[in-house]
Amino acid sequence: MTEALALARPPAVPRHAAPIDASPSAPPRPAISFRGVGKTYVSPKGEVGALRGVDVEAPEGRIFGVIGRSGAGKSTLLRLVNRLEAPTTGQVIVDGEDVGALEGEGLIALRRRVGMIFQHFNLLSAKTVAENIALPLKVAGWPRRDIDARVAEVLALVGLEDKRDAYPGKLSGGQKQRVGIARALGPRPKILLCDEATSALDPETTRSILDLLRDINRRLGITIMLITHEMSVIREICDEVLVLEKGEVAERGPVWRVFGDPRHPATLALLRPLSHGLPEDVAARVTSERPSRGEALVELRFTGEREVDLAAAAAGLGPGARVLSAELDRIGGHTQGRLLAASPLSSRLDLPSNARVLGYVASDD
Ligand SMILES: Nc1ncnc2c1ncn2[C@@H]1O[C@H](COP(=O)(O)OP(=O)(O)OP(=O)(O)O)[C@@H](O)[C@H]1O
Repeated sequence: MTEALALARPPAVPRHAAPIDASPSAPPRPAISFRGVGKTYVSPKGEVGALRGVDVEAPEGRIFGVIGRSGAGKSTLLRLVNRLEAPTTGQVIVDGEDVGALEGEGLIALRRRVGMIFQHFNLLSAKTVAENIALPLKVAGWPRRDIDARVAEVLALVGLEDKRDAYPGKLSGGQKQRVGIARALGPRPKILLCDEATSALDPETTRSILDLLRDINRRLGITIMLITHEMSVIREICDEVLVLEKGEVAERGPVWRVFGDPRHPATLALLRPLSHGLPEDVAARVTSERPSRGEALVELRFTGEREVDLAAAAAGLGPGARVLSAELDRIGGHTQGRLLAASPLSSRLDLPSNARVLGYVASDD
């Protein structure tokens, strides 16, 4: 079956995917393992410690997202996987092989198994779409007939059959990225690295490229590792997320858990733009000291429940509790979010285990 057909019709047995819904007791094997990885750049200005003791794994067949502030080390981590950079310390194991030790033929073989797409597409403007896609196959020594067949297959896969002979200059940003994806998929990689792949695209095109990436991941079983500064990209398609901060692992885990219950200040800072605050009049009266009259400001967090009954949750905060704001989202079938409420200090606070008192709201009279 061609991959184009595979996309149109899910195969009965995944081709080389770990089961997506594997039980927690049987996690998929890692496609990529970073073991005590450190990376120090030496520049004329001195040494820069870009990564420090990173121990993390990207599970096979999943979409693994990396976020972090500017300079956190995201690009460096990604570029270690296909050996565009070599680690200074530690090991990077890709598909069971220590890539730090590879040279010559071994390195070429690695880069065939690890495709990459870029923010600015990196297409050759003097070559047609088909020639751009064919290039890595030519370099790899594929026979002409096989190249033609494969180019047709991957063009169908990304929905660009009619752009075969177009030049990149005539394509939209989204179409260029589709060509970039087709070119990366040509040599049948097991891993796809995405370097800010949607950062140059408008929101609608971003969505269609993310849909395509998810399709490729789900139906072909290709492991995807992506770096982005867009939190919404992580939320949209990633299964697992790693938060990097100053070259170190701040936090990692399933997206629904890390976004639903962020623990590290770096994660909280990155998520802040996605969250809503208190109503202004209440915010103006919040205090950390318990006032003689007023309310307790209570936060209830939901981190992965299947169903949430907001009315019952608010009622559980005691008589007179009022809901100030509620944000709920469902990611991968898990509900995550929070409810902020104010409970009168006069009533006895008997809080459930997912609640905590953030502060107090002084009475306004
Ligand atoms: N080739 C290089 N030579 C010297 N320093 C470098 C080099 N590449 C990256 N760095 C430094 O390493 C650190 C991590 O950079 P990196 O590009 O991996 O971070 P990033 O999280 O991808 O940042 P951004 O989101 O801004 O792209 C930064 O301090 C950066 O200036």
